[in-house]
Amino acid sequence: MPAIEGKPAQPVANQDGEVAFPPVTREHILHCSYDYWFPKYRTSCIRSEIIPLTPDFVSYIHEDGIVLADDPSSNPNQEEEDDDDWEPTNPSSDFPPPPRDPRDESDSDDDDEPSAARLPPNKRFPELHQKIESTIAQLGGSVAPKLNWSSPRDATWISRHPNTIKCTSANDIYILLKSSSFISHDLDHAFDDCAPTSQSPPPFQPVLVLRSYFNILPSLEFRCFVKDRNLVAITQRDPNYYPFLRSLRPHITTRIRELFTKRLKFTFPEADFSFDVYIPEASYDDEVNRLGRARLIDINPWAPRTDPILFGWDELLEINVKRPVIGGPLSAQEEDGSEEESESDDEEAEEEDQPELRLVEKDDPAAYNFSSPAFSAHKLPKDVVDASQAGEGGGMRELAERFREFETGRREGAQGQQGGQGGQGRVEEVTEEGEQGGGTST
Ligand SMILES: Nc1ncnc2c1ncn2[C@@H]1O[C@H](COP(=O)(O)OP(=O)(O)OP(=O)(O)O)[C@@H](O)[C@H]1O
Ligand SMILES: [Mg+2]
Repeated sequence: MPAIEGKPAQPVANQDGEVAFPPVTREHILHCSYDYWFPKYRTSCIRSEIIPLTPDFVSYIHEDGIVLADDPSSNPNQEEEDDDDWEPTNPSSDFPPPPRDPRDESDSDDDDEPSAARLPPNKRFPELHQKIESTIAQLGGSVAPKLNWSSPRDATWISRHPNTIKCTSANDIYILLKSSSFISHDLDHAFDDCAPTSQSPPPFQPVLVLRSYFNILPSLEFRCFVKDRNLVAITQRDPNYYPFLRSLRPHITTRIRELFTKRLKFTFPEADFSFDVYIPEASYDDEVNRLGRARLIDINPWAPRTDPILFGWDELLEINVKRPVIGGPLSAQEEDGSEEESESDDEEAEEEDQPELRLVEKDDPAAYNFSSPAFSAHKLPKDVVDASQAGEGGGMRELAERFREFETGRREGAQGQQGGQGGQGRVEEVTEEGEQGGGTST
């Protein structure tokens, strides 16, 4: 049994005597990439497919302007669109490119040149485009996309499905990915601030992750922190106050501990990390099993880039783990992706400290302010404002219109959420273990 690699060095005090982060390695970041861990834990996850991305797709994401596919499957609302008001430079595009800055001479001679950048995705990378379309269909017709680490949560204002990352076509995905700073970060800055490695650095393969979309209840999403292979802290992920969570406290901790001890504790190659879960409701009538099994949504680095939400990183770094597990066994089967449970898991869980579960309390200053959204969604991006003021571009007007609709929907949605659990996110909408585990595609 190989020793578990990747244990970050212990935190050290900085010059001011404060606890500082241990160095974050490239390997640690790669272990938190969806394509690394999903095959190991897929039966505890939302049904997902992983699609390796090609260099031309990555270039497409990086480019200014949004050229969309012009095949019928990607334009479900094409017949509803009215583009009489403007003449797009590329008839395949739903949106015009941003206005050209006359001071920028670098691309001034490109106007008449045929360019791959102007081809719609279905002609520029047809196989990948088709793969995305067919995977959406295979996953039930709507998906939640992300790259290796991040979802485009900061770009939902532009979506056809406002205030969500729901996508029902490849074009929906392209718009979200191209509009998201979080996605750009995955592609360009994932390894910033990593400690230099002496060996040749492991390669990075950008991937598109498509997860079967369901109406998730934000109140039942939690972020968990693991230190020295011990579950030390759990925080509510959505920063709203939900009164009903108080009575669910023991059930939440139990469900998360089950997932951790049976699946992650000894098999994840890092001793310190964070993971996100969704715990669907089981039954309102069942007092013992109020919640269903916890589903693994994501694994995040033990690093400043992971939001500790209701905790502070200084608190987490200073937690003293009574029974640290340094290193640990990885069985051959587990490395192969099979997921056997250890018979001693339950006993070990008994002996461990209880993780602290932190919920948003009534009148908590940390609670979400309904009048100020989490990201920059309350502001129109400067490009959109500039372009809409510069002329009568119908595409930009549409963006602004979408934004206004989003704003209205967000306010109404937020007010609705204050009432409690609502009727969404029921267990049947989540992957059933072993039945729809999904897999990777290459
Ligand atoms: N399959 C799904 N269906 C519907 N919504 C989903 C699905 N998967 C994730 N979400 C929603 O998207 C949110 C973000 O997903 P995820 O945690 O994977 O993104 P992230 O970019 O890694 O977030 P963070 O930066 O907080 O780590 C989740 O909190 C959840 O609300
Ligand atoms: Mg994450």
